[in-house]
Amino acid sequence: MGLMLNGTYLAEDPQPDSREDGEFRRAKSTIRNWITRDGSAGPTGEGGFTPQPGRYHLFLAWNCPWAHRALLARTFKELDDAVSVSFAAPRRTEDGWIFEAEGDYAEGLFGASALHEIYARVAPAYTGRVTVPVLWDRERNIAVSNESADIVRMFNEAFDTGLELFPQDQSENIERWNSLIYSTVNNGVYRAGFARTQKAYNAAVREVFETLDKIEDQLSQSRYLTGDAFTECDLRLFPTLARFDVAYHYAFKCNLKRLQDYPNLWAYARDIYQMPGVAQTVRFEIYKQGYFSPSPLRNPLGIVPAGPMIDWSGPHGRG
Ligand SMILES: N[C@@H](CCC(=O)N[C@@H](CS)C(=O)NCC(=O)O)C(=O)O
Repeated sequence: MGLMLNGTYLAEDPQPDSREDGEFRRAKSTIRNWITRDGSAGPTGEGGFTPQPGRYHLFLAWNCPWAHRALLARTFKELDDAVSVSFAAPRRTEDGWIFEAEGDYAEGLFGASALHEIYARVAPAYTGRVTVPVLWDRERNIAVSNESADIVRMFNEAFDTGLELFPQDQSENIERWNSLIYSTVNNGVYRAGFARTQKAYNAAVREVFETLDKIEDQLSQSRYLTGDAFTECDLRLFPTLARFDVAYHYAFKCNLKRLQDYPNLWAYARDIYQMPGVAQTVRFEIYKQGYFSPSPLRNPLGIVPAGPMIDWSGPHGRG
């Protein structure tokens, strides 16, 4: 996808993510402010963002796993009424993420037709990638954050409602799972799918399955990754699991096993899917459309496979 350079959207990124060594590197997020309980500055960025209901808006896309994290945090923190959302159309275009004039993919705040118009409001000379999710402050009319990990953490810390996703007595355990899962699974599937050499692909795909094997083992001993309670690291794993068999297995060549071949992991994924509100954050058909959309390197003709047929609603037998 493209990039904004000094406020202008370029359809072709002059510095693509995959470099000479064929390895995919994800660009760092650029907008890193935090909503905090008292409006003081968070770990990064500036202060001034207090947790009032109705003040914030999320720009998302159904197919994006990072946007899915933010949507799940909104669900688990029971913020559906407090934080509004708009969804970009789930397909690649020359203009990056776009919105439609009306319907499910309309943009309600500014009537923008592309996400780069929102980024141009962040700063007229904005330079960086034009990614979802973006958390927007309606009151000050500025972006709070475009980093999904921060959005999950700040929703948990700033809002009293819903589930506690980061219990202090599990913080180290959660951070350990987060860092392993981010590099080898959440981003690992992209490192496999976007690799431009056999060597880079081999390394990435091996790591994906090494970590899934480790998780399978953990889930034979505990209901969730850190014990009996669902926490932030489970939330961050779920978007990758939801896309695994319908998209990554085939489109990103992560095909040593399917999610369904792991008895504990597959039951755990269904356990999460069946938690209140989670199924409403999932769109399997859209994942397929998104990951199999025309791409000169991965799917030149843009043909979307018919299967697989997967039943996520069967009994999970956990807990
Ligand atoms: N660090 C970001 C990454 C977000 C990200 O890469 N989103 C993808 C969609 S899955 C995107 O918008 N890509 C557009 C682009 O890179 O041009 C986060 O986790 O919030």
